[in-house]
Amino acid sequence: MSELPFASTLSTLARLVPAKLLKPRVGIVCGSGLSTLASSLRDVVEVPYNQLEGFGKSTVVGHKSSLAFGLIGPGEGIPVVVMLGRFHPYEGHPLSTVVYPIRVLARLGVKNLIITNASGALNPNLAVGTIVVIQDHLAIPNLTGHLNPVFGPQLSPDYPRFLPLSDAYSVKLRRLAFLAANKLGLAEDALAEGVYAWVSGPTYETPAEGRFLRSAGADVVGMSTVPEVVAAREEGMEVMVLSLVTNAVVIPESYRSIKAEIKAELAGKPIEQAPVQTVSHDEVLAVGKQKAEVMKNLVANIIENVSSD
Ligand SMILES: O=P(O)(O)O[C@H]1O[C@H](CO)[C@@H](O)[C@H]1O
Ligand SMILES: Nc1nc2[nH]cnc2c(=O)[nH]1
Repeated sequence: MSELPFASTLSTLARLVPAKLLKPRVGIVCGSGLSTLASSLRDVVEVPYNQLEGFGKSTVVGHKSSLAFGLIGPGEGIPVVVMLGRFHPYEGHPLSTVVYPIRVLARLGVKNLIITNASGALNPNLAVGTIVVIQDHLAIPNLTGHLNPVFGPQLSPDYPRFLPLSDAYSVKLRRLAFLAANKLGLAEDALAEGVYAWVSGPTYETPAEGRFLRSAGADVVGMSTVPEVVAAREEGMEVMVLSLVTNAVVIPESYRSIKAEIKAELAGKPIEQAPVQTVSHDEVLAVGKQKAEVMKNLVANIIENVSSD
């Protein structure tokens, strides 16, 4: 794995990004429809992924394909780097590519990483628009069809072979999220806590899969994030995840029975059926757009407080 092209990527960045921006304190990964998180940055320099060796191309609508460097907050400002677009395994990227930008951020000196994503709610108490501060994840290899970004030869003998993940989600950063919500005067239920289930996608869940994931203890489900968290932990970063609930995963109490319907129809007493609810990526992006401002303010506030530690 030592063939990863860090030297080339880092020298391109050193050539294109002014020195004052090149040592970012915080990294941010933008989820589907959440690229506007970068709009609070000033003195922005954007480097398209296609200029960076080792980076793939983000092909999903709602994801750009560049790294934005800039300053945030009052005074001189805090240097931050924003991934405008991530890579998902379902796009055909190997896991090593999915997490390569995270490893580059680590080599730029990023110690605190804020990952965002769009997710479907499995927990019926989580309304669309809620931001869930992730406290744990569920990524069972057979569910994802993928293994683990730290599977295979180790990138460095300094990294642990058996990476513990019981403390994957930084308590320090999660506390800052709730303090930021309080400072911004967000409603009590605007920010919740929960467990993220990682699935490969790109199909959304069947009702049986939704029920299974809920019964396994997950609150929200999505197709990203977990590989990034694992790689970031291997790189020694503190990580937090803000997951925006963009839709509810429909878990009916019982299945519609065609057998019963035909029987009732033949007996002249047809049963009314509610239409099946489905989710679309357009819906996911629309909620991202609606909540962009709140997410942006939350992230900016967290960054200002991270940087003072
Ligand atoms: O996790 P992000 O990249 O926010 O995107 C989420 O939204 C897409 C599905 O609508 C999937 O890619 C899912 O993972
Ligand atoms: N797997 C999955 N990913 C999502 N991303 C946004 N909504 C969803 C969802 O319902 N399921």
